Amino acid sequence: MTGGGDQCEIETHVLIFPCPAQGHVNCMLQLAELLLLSNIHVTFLNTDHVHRRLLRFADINSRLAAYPTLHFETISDGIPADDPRCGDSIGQQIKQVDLTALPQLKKICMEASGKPRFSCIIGDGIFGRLTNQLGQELGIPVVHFRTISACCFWACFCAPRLIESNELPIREEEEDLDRMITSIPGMENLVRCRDLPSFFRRSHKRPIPLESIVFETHQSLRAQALILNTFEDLEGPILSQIRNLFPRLYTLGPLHALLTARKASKTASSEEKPPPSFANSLWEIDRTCMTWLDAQPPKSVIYVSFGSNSTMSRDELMEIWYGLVNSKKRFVWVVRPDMVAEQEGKDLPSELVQGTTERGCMVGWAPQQEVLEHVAVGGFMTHSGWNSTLEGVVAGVPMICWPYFGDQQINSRYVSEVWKLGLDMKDTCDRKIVEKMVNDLMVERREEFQKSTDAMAAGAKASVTDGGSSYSDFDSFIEYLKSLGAGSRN
Ligand SMILES: O=c1ccn([C@@H]2O[C@H](COP(=O)(O)OP(=O)(O)O[C@H]3O[C@H](CO)[C@@H](O)[C@H](O)[C@H]3O)[C@@H](O)[C@H]2O)c(=O)[nH]1
Ligand SMILES: C[C@H]1CC[C@@H]2C(C(=O)O)=CO[C@@H](O)[C@@H]21
Repeated sequence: MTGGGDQCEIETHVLIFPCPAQGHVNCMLQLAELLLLSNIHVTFLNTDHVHRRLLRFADINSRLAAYPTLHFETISDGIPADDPRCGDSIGQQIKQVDLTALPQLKKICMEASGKPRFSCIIGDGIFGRLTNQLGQELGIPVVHFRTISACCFWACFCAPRLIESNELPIREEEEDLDRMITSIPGMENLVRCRDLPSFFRRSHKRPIPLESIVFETHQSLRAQALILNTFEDLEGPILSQIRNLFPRLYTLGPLHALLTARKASKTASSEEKPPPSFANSLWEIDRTCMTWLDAQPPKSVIYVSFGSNSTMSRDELMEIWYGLVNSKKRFVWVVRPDMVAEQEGKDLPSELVQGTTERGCMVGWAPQQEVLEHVAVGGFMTHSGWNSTLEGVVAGVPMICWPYFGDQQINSRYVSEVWKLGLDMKDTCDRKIVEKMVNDLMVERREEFQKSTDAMAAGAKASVTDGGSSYSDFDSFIEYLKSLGAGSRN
């Protein structure tokens, strides 16, 4: 599928290095495939743990067969091999990689002859300092890819401004949580304290301290360029603010849709068959939900999934479960093996068992993009992880947002109050609220939401089509990378 191209194209060789989490690896593998389709050589670097899981669940070998100029390398994450690395440990994993990766990275970046192997390093923005140091010591240009929303990136960048204007710290009383934030340019009077990324709240789950997040975010000022997985129609006002400080900003999202579009256009003009879509999953995909969905009426099912890191108590699980069953709507629910803190406890109440048997399908991990695109799906209860949010936007599926940590809090606020694509269930977990929101989304306010989600889905698809903002930003990014490739040989 790739290969060919002139000498310059083959020698433009980039290293891609994601944070070892599903949501980061996923979109970075999508970027890698887009670069490969543009005849750029890619080495994808994972931790040993992530790579082992991709080998088990993500058809890596067929990907390698489709792309001869793709290579994988691995480093240790500095954590004992038998550590389960479950959901909440991502902050610890990031810290350990940050502390231990540099010598391993330097070794991978240098050929035996002492010449740099790569014309560019595309590093996860959460490892801003680490990748900047690597590039500086080896003389290799560095581009940061921050895999969160632009609104979250900008809120984290502006944290010092919030402190100067005495909008931080947040007192944890209810009325303070509802206090409106006024000093983030382009975001005035849109977010309350409770809608800021969870790093800003002392009492909330904070995988990483605010100071570290702010420091890493500011490190992107020292990178040669910044990539964000978003598009103009979605986050234009915030992107304008970011561009004032990051002149070389590439907005390439929704990446999963850009990849689909680029694959189709690349093979439309030739007899070549496009490579298959590859799963990027770190869990075993259970496809039984697709067969179940095929038997359901159109837009009758709410899909429920809280991503790869969220965990919940057994009581929270029961509140969500009762709310779904009592709504009388059909549901597909992803209950990851490591999602519930307390393991199996008391016997399940008969009404839950009966309601789930009649109207539900539960799996440990689903083919999410396919599920969201399925005709039977009419709603999405999500944790508002950024990839899930973009997948819901492209599929045109209204959302109920129950954020857990990180960027999810501000994403859920934008989905409900700015983009009007659904409802925000932040900071509650009550079966009555779940039941009411499911019925509002799927019945009472269905037309209202479908109208706005259809419009935003059209905007997303336009952005990744020839002439669209993300399509043309990607062309510019390829040109930039190839200029670095040429430069690395002189
Ligand atoms: O059953 C499932 C559930 C999820 N997914 C996929 O897994 C990805 C999950 O990514 P995301 O929705 O971004 O959530 P997280 O895995 O939680 O991602 C982490 O990384 C994201 C990107 O930085 C952040 O936005 C999130 O807050 C953070 O938790 C998506 O592409 C889904 O399609 C599946 O394929 N099957
Ligand atoms: C666990 C979270 C800490 C930082 C990462 C992140 C980011 O700011 O890049 C967002 O959500 C999570 O993926 C990570």
